[in-house]
Formats: sequence, structure tokens, C-alpha cells
Amino acid sequence: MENVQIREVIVELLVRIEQDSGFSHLLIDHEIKSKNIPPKDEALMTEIVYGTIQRKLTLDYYLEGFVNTKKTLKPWVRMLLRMSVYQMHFLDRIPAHAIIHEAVEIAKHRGHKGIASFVNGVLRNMQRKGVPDLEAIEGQAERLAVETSHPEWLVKRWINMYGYDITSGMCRANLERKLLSIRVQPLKITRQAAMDELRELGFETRMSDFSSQGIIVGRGNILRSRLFNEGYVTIQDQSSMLVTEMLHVEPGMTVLDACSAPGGKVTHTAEKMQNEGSIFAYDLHAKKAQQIQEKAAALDLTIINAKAGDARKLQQKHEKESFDRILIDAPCTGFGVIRGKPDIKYNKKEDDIARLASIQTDILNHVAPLLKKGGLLIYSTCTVDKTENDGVTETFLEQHPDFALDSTFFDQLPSVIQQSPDCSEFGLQLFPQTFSTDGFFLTRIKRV
Ligand SMILES: C[S@@+](CC[C@H](N)C(=O)[O-])C[C@H]1O[C@@H](n2cnc3c(N)ncnc32)[C@H](O)[C@@H]1O
Repeated sequence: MENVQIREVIVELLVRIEQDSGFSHLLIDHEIKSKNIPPKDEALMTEIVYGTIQRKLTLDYYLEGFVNTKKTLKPWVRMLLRMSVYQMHFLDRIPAHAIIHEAVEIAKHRGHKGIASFVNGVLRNMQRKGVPDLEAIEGQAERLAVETSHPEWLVKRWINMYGYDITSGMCRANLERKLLSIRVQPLKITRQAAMDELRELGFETRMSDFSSQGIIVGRGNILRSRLFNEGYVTIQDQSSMLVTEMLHVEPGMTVLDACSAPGGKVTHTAEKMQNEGSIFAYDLHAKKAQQIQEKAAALDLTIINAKAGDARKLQQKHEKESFDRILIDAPCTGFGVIRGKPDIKYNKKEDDIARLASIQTDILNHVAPLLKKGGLLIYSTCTVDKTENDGVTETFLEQHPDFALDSTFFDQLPSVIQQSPDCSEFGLQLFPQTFSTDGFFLTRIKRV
């Protein structure tokens, strides 16, 4: 495929991602497969798409100085400009003249000569004069928002909650690639054997401190490895692995995962139980329950019974006090996974936080009575926000005197985490910059 053609596919894809409000990861995968993008171009395409979305607000700030802001640009023209500026300023392997030439060709092909000369003018002007200085932006929060391309309200909210330094670290980390980690299926292979096999294939690997089953993988495409394709390993962020580690399950237990699709943590739980006992896994829709069952089958795990069901109505299906362990990995704003799904930072609004916190509280209130006395419940989210995390936990504990934070939780965290600043009064708030994991919250509650 010609460079220009690939760039045109990227522009179309970026427009679609913006119009569909997200799902960038799914749309990129689909586009790569449906357009038969050759493997050699896959990495560059992914980098340009993610990079352009990740840096959208910075790119728009750069463009403002060169585009008449009163002029309404067609979405594809704006995307073409953003994508070109991204390549000019954040990728050093493509010379500016080549980027401008390709942009002009795309503008001619998709539009007409007038648009081509407009695109040419904007980009050449920017090349000659340089982009506006970010230092000129007044206000620390405002500057950080533009520099790291996060909405101003979110940056201000995080600064109020966690202070400037943590917020700045988090915003910057959200622009980086996170570490890729995998989890071995210990009933099929040991961690050491998996690492040996991957090293022979040229992968760089090291053990995770978060889970005895975790491996951090450096360069290489794990999706094409035998270990992945035959269910010896699965991809999972280390923060998610920690959830099941902290659930402390044992073979033979009865466990509930109330919000379990796509099944990362529930399959880990089945592995920890050595595939003995029973696990009930729910998610809202039948399609999602099917996803969980497929993941379990791929890993040869048979004790998971996945069904469609609303966590808030599980008392209709299960007796009170019937589970030894419960996991509530709740639906959330997802601000901890901005690195992998950058559209989240633009699409989620401040109102969503209170709405989701109310759903999370509702789920906790309805699911917790199903826990046996002396049993353990983990509440977790992949977000960084005190309302959804500490706030929901605090409200639940205030309203349920028969439940308490498990005081042994902090002592049982891996020692690297105990030494980090990420522990809060109500649980562990992992920031993405501390261990290059997802931003993640988890806490453990005991029925007393
Ligand atoms: C953070 S994800 C769970 C990820 C999963 N635990 C894993 O490790 O793969 C939250 C899930 O909750 C589901 N969900 C949302 N509202 C729910 C409800 N009321 N009852 C059950 N599941 C719900 C969503 O469909 C989503 O799949």
C-alpha cells in the first residue's frame, strides 16, 4: 500500500472514531483487518492514530495560530491537519516535506485544488514559523491541560484531589505507552517455562512484582506467539492481576464475580482456585456472558458459570450469605486506561462521575448481602477519581456496619506497592506513572 493511501485510511478512521465517540481500539483493529493493512504498516498506522487522538488538544492549540478559527473546517480536513501536525512534531522519522506532500495529495484526492492549497498553506506556514509556545499559556492547570491534551475540567479536578505533582505525572504518563504484561495459566505452564520460551523467540521478559503469574513483556507481538494462541498465557494489566491476588481464593470455594466481562479477572480467579470449586460470573448482556465463557474455554477453565444478569438483581438468583468471595469490578469512567483508550478523556464528562458513582453504590448495596460472614469482597475500578473510589467505599461502609475495611489488606500488598505513595485511607489508588500500569483502585472489605 502506498504511503498516501495509508494516510488517507488513517484520516477516515480518525473521523469515524471522533464521530462514534470512541472505541478507537476496536475500530483500529477492524480497519487493519478489513483493509488488509500489511504488517509493516500496522505499527505506524496505530502510532499515528493513537498519537493524533492522544495529542488532539495540543495539536488544535498549535493549529489555532495558522487557521482562521472562524472558518468551519470539514471534519476530514481538520483531521488531515491534526494528523500532519502530529507527524511533524511528535514523530521524528518522517521528513516534514514528505508529510506536507502526502497531506496535499490526500486533500486533492478527497476534496479539490482549493482545499489542497489551503492545507499546503497552513502546513508550510507552520513549518516556517514554528508552533506557538506552550509557555505563553497562563495558569499552571490550563498549561498542563493543553500541553498534555487533557480537558481542563479534568486536570483541575485531579489537582484538587491529588495535587499538582501527581496530576502532572499522571497526565504525562497518559501520553506514554504502558508496559505490556501477560498472565500465565499456571495449570498449563510455569512462569519460568513461559519466560524461557518467549526469550528464545526474542522477547524481552521479566517477572511482575504484582502477581506470581505475571510477566512483563518488552518488544515483540505476543498475539502471534504459540503461548497466546494455545491459551498458555493471556494479556492482562498488572493492576488487574493484583485484584485476584488480593481476593485470596482457595480451591473449592464459591465465588461471585458480579461484573465480569470480558473475563480477565474471573479466569485468573479460576486459575487461583486450581479449577476446583464454583464461580458465578455475571455481566449485563448475553453477548458479554458469552465472551466470558469463550475466554474461560480458551484457557481450559471449567468452573466458571457465566450468565447475563444485572448485578443489582442477583438477590433474585442467589441466597444471601452464599459466597466465600465476591468481586465487584465496577463499571466506571475509565480514567485509568486513557493510555490504551485515549478517546475516554474527551468523551467522558464530569456529570458521568456522579452518575457512575451512584450505579457503583447501588451494585455494592445489592451484591454485598450475598457475602458469607467472614467472607471477603473486593471493590475495584479502572479509574482515578475519589468520588468513584474512596467516596463509594466510604458511603458503603457508613451505611453497612456489618462490613469493614479489611485491615490486613495493606500489609498483604506486594512490598513494592507498600513503599509507594499510592495507598489511600480507603484502599489502593494506583496512578499510571508509579508502576506504568493502568490507573486502578482496589480495596478489600470483610463481612464481620
Ligand atoms: C470494568 S468492566 C469488568 C472487567 C472484568 N472484571 C474483567 O476483568 O475482565 C465492568 C463490566 O461491568 C458490566 N456492567 C455494567 N453494569 C452492570 C450491572 N448493572 N450488572 C452487571 N454488570 C454490569 C459492564 O458491561 C462491564 O463489562
